[in-house]
Amino acid sequence: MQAVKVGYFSWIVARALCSGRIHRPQLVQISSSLCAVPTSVTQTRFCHKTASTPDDSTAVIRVPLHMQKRVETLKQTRGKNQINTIRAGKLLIQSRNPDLNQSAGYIPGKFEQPRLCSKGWKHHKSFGDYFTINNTKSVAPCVTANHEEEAEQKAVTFNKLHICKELVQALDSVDIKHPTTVQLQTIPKIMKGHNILCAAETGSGKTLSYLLPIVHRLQGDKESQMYSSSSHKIHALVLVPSRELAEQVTSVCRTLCAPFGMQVKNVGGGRGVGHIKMLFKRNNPDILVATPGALVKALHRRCLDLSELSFFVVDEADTMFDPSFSGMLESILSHTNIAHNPSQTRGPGHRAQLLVVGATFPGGVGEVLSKVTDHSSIVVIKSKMLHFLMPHVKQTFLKVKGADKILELHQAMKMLQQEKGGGAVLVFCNKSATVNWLGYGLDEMGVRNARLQGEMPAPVRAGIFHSFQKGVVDVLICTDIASRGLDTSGVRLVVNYDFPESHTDYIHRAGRVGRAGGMENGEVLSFVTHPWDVEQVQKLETAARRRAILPGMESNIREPKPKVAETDTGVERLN
Ligand SMILES: Nc1ncnc2c1ncn2[C@@H]1O[C@H](COP(=O)(O)OP(=O)(O)OP(=O)(O)O)[C@@H](O)[C@H]1O
Repeated sequence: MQAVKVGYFSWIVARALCSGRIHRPQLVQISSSLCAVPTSVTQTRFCHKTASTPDDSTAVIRVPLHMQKRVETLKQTRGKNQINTIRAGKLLIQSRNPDLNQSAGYIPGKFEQPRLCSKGWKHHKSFGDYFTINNTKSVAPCVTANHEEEAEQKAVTFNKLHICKELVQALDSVDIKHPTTVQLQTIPKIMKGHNILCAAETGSGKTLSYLLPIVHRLQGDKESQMYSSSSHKIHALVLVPSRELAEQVTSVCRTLCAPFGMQVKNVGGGRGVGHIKMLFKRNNPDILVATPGALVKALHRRCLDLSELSFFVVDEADTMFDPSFSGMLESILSHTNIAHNPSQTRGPGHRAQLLVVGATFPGGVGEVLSKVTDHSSIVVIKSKMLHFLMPHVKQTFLKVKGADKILELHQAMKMLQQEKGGGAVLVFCNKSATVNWLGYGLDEMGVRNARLQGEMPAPVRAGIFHSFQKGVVDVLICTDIASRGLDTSGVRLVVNYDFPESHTDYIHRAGRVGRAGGMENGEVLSFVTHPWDVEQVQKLETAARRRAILPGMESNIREPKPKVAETDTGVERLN
């Protein structure tokens, strides 16, 4: 048993003794380990005589052994839970409270619960708190995997993928020399005539991974006069969810097709039927890039014939298989003839190869695919970083009041200018009205900006993204229509002015920085305001600390179900 002097406590007890509430003339001493023991009279049953006179200022409380043991156990358990996650070296998680930092070299154990910086963020007192997920790599993994070999002269070039020399030269002229990991895996499969489902992280070069083999094959067919008799028909169709993306893919495609004199056309929504009819009046292009709404209109009016199609690409597939588009997609698919195996993709009466591409995948992909082709005919190419937070992009989360967001945004832009010498900024809002409001707010602060949202009339909307890409304006405020597929290589800072509604949206928005061949040191800044935002942030923080796939996205790619386990290269064969 332990004992310690406590003057004030003993004074109270002495008074109680004098007043006759405690009948034993004893003074009290209490255990050091039980300072929090309530000072009730019942404690006196552990009292033991230590002083003989009532004037003495000390008293004793004897603490039973079982209580002392319990306190010791509690102390030990508390110590155990305070896991030291900070080691020497670089930090992965950097918080305002240094106790919650986590080293880049530390990964919590399977059953260990990470201590989150955002744990108390639902409380109003947490406004002003922040934490950062630091980048642990300087370049995108999809680039380094092949480029690391560069020093040893082992890096694969596009020549080795049997791409024709005109295309290799065209890539060389824009300083693209080595394929990214997804291109390395996808191009040979498409060349062999497989239907593919390509799932790879944002900015990994998926557009070239399907356009290169398509253009290569079509120019080969053209040279061998395979389709001279049917020159009025479309040979490749690329379906994308937005007009801006259609314009972007068309532009890349035109650059690749230029040496072969192949024609590329683009049909996007927002224009009348007259425009669509005019577009296809004279002749049909070799490659058509379209949005679903416009294409359905064209098909209903019999402006197009897809019977000679060699390739059917569905880009940003998760959006296209979304209920808002899936009806149109099914209607388009019904006009095509999809191959069931590579042998059907060649010769007279050939069928189209189906190429499904995306950076995030919904659960329903398999269901729609099964209506047009046999699951067993699809080769799934899945990158290792799919559905992970990007390790080469710094991501900061700031708990901030709604009213202060515009000031924080202004401050972030100023810091970008001062610390990094500027760069383009992409600001995401959840609603069109917020885009407009914020645009006016920044105008008043003297920040030049452009706005892009879905409720704009088509003529106003046209060209806005292009002028941002060209660097005419440095700040673009937009809704999620700019988060899918658009190439923003000049962007240095992405700001989630409104926190995205899903992890999928977060991945796509954040994916506008850190792209292959784009600016290094890209950053994402997210404003966290509402309790439901906090829940999302806590899941993101947990995934970052554990280096795990974002929750809820683990099983998405498992449809259609693979029949053969994943190989070392990350390629799954389904038959
Ligand atoms: N092999 C390569 N080496 C360097 N840069 C490349 C390479 N392939 C493509 N790029 C560049 O990478 C950028 C991103 O490419 P792309 O838009 O195709 O990515 P993505 O995977 O389709 O992204 P998202 O999922 O956002 O649509 C483009 O600027 C492109 O020019």
